[in-house]
Amino acid sequence: MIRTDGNGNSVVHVATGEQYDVTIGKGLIGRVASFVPSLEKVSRVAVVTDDVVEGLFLGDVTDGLKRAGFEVSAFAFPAGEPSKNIHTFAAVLEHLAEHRMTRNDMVVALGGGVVGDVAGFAAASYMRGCPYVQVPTTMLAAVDSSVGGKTAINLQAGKNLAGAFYQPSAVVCDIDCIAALPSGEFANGMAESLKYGVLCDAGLFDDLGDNPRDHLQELIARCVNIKRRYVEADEHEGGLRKFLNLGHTFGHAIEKCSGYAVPHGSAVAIGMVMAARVSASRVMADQALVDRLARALESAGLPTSTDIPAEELAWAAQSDKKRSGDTVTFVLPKTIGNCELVDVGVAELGGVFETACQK
Ligand SMILES: NC(=O)c1ccc[n+]([C@@H]2O[C@H](COP(=O)([O-])OP(=O)(O)OC[C@H]3O[C@@H](n4cnc5c(N)ncnc54)[C@H](O)[C@@H]3O)[C@@H](O)[C@H]2O)c1
Ligand SMILES: O=C(O)C(=O)C[C@@H](O)[C@H](O)[C@H](O)COP(=O)(O)O
Ligand SMILES: [Zn+2]
Repeated sequence: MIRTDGNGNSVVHVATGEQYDVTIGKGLIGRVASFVPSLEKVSRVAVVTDDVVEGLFLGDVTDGLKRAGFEVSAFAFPAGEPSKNIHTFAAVLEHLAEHRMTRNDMVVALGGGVVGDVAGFAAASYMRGCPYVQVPTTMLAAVDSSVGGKTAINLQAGKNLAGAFYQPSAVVCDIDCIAALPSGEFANGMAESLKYGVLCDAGLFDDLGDNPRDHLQELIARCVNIKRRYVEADEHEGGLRKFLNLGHTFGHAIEKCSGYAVPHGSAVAIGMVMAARVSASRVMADQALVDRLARALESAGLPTSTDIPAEELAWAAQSDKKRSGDTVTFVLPKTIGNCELVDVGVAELGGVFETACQK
C-alpha cells in the first residue's frame, strides 16, 4: 500500500522480519534522521558513498545528521561497478572500526546501487550486524536496490556472489536527487522499473512510457510497492522473489563478460529482450511481445542487444547464483504483466543463449 504523510511524501511500509518505511518525496536529503525510528542508542553515524555522490550530496546529508546531534564520519570510494568488490568492502569495515562504531551505531548508504550493496553488506557484517539506512540517489536504487535487503559484492567468478539478506531500518528517497540524474543513469533505472510492468503491471508499463521524469514520486512509489509485495511474500528468495530476476541471468552474464563496461540496468534491458526471444521460441509468447518490449526499452534510451558471443555468455551463466545443481532458473515473459519461472538444464544453456542472441 502507498500512503501519503502529512508533508506530501509517499510512504510504503515493508513488513519483512525487520519492518521499515520507504519515504519518497522532495527535499528529504538534509533530513535523513527524521525518517529513522529508534535512534536513541545511536551516537555515531558513518556515511558511505562514492566519489561522485560525495561532491553532490554528502555535505547536505552530514550537515543534517550533525544538526540532529550525531557524531558523523564519511567514507567515499571510486564510483562505479568495479568498486563493488572485496577490497572496498574491507575498506568500509576498517573505516567503521577506526571510527569506533559500536553495533548500535548506524551506517548510511548514500548513492546508487553499488554504494547500497557494498555499504549494506558491510552493515550486515560489522560486529555481526549494525543498523543501516538506504538513501538512494539513482533511479535504479530508488525503485529497486534500496528496498528488500539484498546486499552483495562481486567476486572474480561473477556478480553478487557474496552477500547477505539484511533489511535497512529506513529508506529515504529524495526525488530532487533522482531528478538531477544524467539521462544514461536515469535510463538504467527505467530498465528495472519496466521490469515490474513486464512482471505484473501492464498499466505501469504503459505509464512509464509517458514522460516519467514528470511523475517521479508517483512512479517510484508504484515500483517500490510492487517490489514490497514480492519481498514480503518471500524475503529470502525461496520461490516468488525469483521473479525479480527477470532479465538478470542474461544480464549478469553480459555485465561479467563486458568487464562491467555494460551497466546493470542496460544489461537487464538486453536480458529482458533475450528472455522474451526465448519465450517466443518456446511458443510461450508471440513476436509482438518481443517487439513491444524492445520498443519500450529503446524509447527509454536503453540498449536491446549485445555483440558478446552467445557461447561466452552461456559459459558465464554457469556460475550464476540462480544455478541449482544442473539447472539454471530463467524468468520468461508470456505477456506484458505475466511471466513464468522455467528451469533449464546446464547442457541446454548454449542453445538458450544462441536463441536469445538472435537479432
Ligand atoms: N540489492 C538489490 O536488490 C539490487 C537491485 C538492483 C541492482 N542492484 C545493484 O545496483 C548496482 C547498480 O546501481 P546503479 O545503477 O545505481 O549504479 P551506481 O551505483 O554505479 O550509480 C551509477 C552512477 O551514478 C552516479 N550517481 C549516483 N547518484 C547520482 C546523482 N543523483 N546524480 C548524478 N550521478 C549520480 C554514481 O556515482 C555512479 O557513477 C549494480 O551493482 C546492481 O547489481 C542491486
Ligand atoms: O531484490 C531482488 O530480489 C532482485 O532480484 C532485484 C534485482 O534487480 C537485483 O539486481 C538483484 O541484486 C539480483 O539478485 P541476485 O540474487 O541475482 O544477485
Ligand atoms: Zn537488478
